[in-house]
Amino acid sequence: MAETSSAKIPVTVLTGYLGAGKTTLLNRILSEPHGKKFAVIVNEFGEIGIDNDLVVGADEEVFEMNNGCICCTVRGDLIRIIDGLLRRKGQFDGIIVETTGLADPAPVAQTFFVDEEVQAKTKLDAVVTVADAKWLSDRLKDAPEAKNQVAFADVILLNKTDLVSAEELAEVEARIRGINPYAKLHRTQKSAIDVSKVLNQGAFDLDRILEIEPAFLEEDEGHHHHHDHEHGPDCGCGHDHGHDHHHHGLKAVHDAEMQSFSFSTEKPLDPDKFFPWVQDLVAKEGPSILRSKGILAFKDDPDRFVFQGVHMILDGDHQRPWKDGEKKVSRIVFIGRKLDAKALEAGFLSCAA
Ligand SMILES: Nc1nc2c(ncn2[C@@H]2O[C@H](COP(=O)(O)OP(=O)(O)OP(=O)(O)O)[C@@H](O)[C@H]2O)c(=O)[nH]1
Repeated sequence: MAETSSAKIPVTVLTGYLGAGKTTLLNRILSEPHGKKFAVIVNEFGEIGIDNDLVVGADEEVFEMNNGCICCTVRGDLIRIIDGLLRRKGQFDGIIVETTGLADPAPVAQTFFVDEEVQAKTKLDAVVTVADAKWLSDRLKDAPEAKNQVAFADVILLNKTDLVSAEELAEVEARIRGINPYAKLHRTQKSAIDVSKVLNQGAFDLDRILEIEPAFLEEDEGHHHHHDHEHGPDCGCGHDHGHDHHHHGLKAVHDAEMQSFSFSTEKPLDPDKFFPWVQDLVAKEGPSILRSKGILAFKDDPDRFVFQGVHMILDGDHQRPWKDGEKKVSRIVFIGRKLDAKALEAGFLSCAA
């Protein structure tokens, strides 16, 4: 191998369950005056690109993979994007990959070991997992990905400490330590952390990963083995994609099926209809709606409104003015289990001004 490891471009994989605070962390990293340039790759569950629109920094190029999970087919996508980036070497100092909250980080991390070209030119610096202090304990019970995200982490941000009591925080930290005693753990709010604790960690430890997942380096298109759940027939991510990656409602093979529905409308929305509707919706359906988010165009509002929900906790803010010529489309996505797509769509569309 011609290249020394110092010439390799460091790759940071940001993972963490739905709504834990990954994008918040990514935006912090990108906003920091570090003078570095990053290539950002985001991967979404669901078909309307919202995540890439929530990433700050006009300077950064954001590459989007929205074919569901990073696994068998999408890993090809990741390799293709990275190959493209490598041809323009020198233009950036690092690569940051933000995975969907439903991704098992193993296939993502594998990419940096199994593909020769990628392996020669990049090094996986660290898997950084954002853990939601409020919801992680619940997800450890019903979502194998959440556990794998913790197990694979080199650095863990135990985030949203403002939403739990000191006892709850200690409890969830103990659960994390039970799964992964090795990672550096930082307690955070709004993913606030010194960037030096996240980037250039030189932390990814292949030996430790091989202990957790002995088949890690086997180049088998993602048929790696989990300890704790049955994996899907086609890939290791646990999601049953069927044959169409663009359809609504990707399914999970474990416990209950995970779905994603997104809707959009060009009609301006009435905030006085939208907020009561969405508040009532998550109050009633919060347990099954794991994640909601949207970019909304309100009537007579020059700014884009970003709306965010994690279960029944809602958040929202104006993002930036709609640009000249930018189509004012409102987009919203719901990720969860046992969702009533028709009712969601009808409800959303009824918020038109
Ligand atoms: N109360 C509280 N809310 C937070 C904190 N960190 C992030 N949030 C909010 O949680 C929501 C989700 O944050 P994101 O950064 O979008 O989470 P994510 O992990 O990127 O979400 P997905 O990509 O959809 O999986 C947003 O409304 C954030 O403002 C925190 O420390 N405390």
